[in-house]
Amino acid sequence: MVFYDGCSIFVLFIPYTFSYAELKAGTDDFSPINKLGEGGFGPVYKGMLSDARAVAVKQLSVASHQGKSQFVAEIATISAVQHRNLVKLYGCCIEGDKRLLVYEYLENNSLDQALFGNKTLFLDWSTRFEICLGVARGLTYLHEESRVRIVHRDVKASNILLDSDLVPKISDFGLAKLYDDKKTHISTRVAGTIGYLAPEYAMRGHLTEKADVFGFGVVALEIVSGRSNSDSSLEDDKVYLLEWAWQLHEDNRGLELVDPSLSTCNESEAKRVIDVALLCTQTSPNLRPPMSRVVAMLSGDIEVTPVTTKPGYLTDWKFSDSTTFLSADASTSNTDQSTQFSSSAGTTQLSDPNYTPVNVSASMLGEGR
Ligand SMILES: Nc1ncnc2c1ncn2[C@@H]1O[C@H](COP(=O)(O)OP(=O)(O)OP(=O)(O)O)[C@@H](O)[C@H]1O
Repeated sequence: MVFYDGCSIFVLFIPYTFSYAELKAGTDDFSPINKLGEGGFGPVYKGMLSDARAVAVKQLSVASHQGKSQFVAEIATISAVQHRNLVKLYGCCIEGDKRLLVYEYLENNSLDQALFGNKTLFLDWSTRFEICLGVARGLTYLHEESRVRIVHRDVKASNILLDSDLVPKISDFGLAKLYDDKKTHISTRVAGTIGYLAPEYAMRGHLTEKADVFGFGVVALEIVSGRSNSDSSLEDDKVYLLEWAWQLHEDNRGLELVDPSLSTCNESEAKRVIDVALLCTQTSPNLRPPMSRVVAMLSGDIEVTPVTTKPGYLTDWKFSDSTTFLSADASTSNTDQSTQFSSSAGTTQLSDPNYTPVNVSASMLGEGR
């Protein structure tokens, strides 16, 4: 397929398109028994294709305003992006107003389930370290190595899936571009993932790949500590993971962050992960390293840059307040669906028309403390 965006001509490979009947048969008519879960984009079903491939079928729940060819063009972009640490997109289905995406099925569910779900899966230290590295490599590919640069926008533990060998695969990349970003949907997603949001994106909608670096830092700390980024059942000083991690770091007790359920742990690796995570979550995007440097620091190929300033944490955040604010804002947001890119010094700057500002004050970011 060839398409023209006003300045450049793109040649894209048309992705594999499945018939609705095939997916209906493969999921037993989208039987509730096969339902894997439901995310912001819609329900996801486990299915089996006629060639015996196990798949996850994602039904986009809000009809896209995009025309068929634009939808196919976007899918083609995502399908062209392939890496060991990204979930493989097998193809799509477009029939009438139905839009479905078909992914490889990953046996071991998501990282958040493994870390803070029912913990049927135990992740030892070396597995956790490899997961950190794998996620960092997947993001490096998306940001710096793939044909099209992609900012994921929603890096979090539930968007990292684990295959049968516990190799991490980043899911949902590129989806934000595809989706008909109704404001209600976006506000749900922003509210739902607040703990991973980079301050500049939360406050100003300023989106670069450094927002993903921030999200990675939060995930890395969750992997080391085995707890989620915010847990109100813990003692006051431990509720916010970033705040607690910084406190321990300042007191030279960084390794106390390590999950107590781990019987053994490689301390130098754990220290590296924590220090890199604190760098990744700096308030200023310029202080956050690019993902290729993160990989090099984690693997010990280069020294970890010393971190001297605290991360940008949202200490005073109240989830109920944020939901109220975001819902109220949703009705008044702009409806321009276009996304503008400009490129400078090799960095893709993306001003996100779907961004809903979050009512965050400087004190919430810990500034001036
Ligand atoms: N390729 C896949 N293989 C196996 N399970 C999957 C796959 N993709 C999604 N799932 C499961 O389906 C459920 C919903 O996933 P989905 O990615 O739609 O939402 P989410 O990541 O939980 O939330 P959000 O949309 O807010 O990011 C999750 O439990 C996830 O583990």
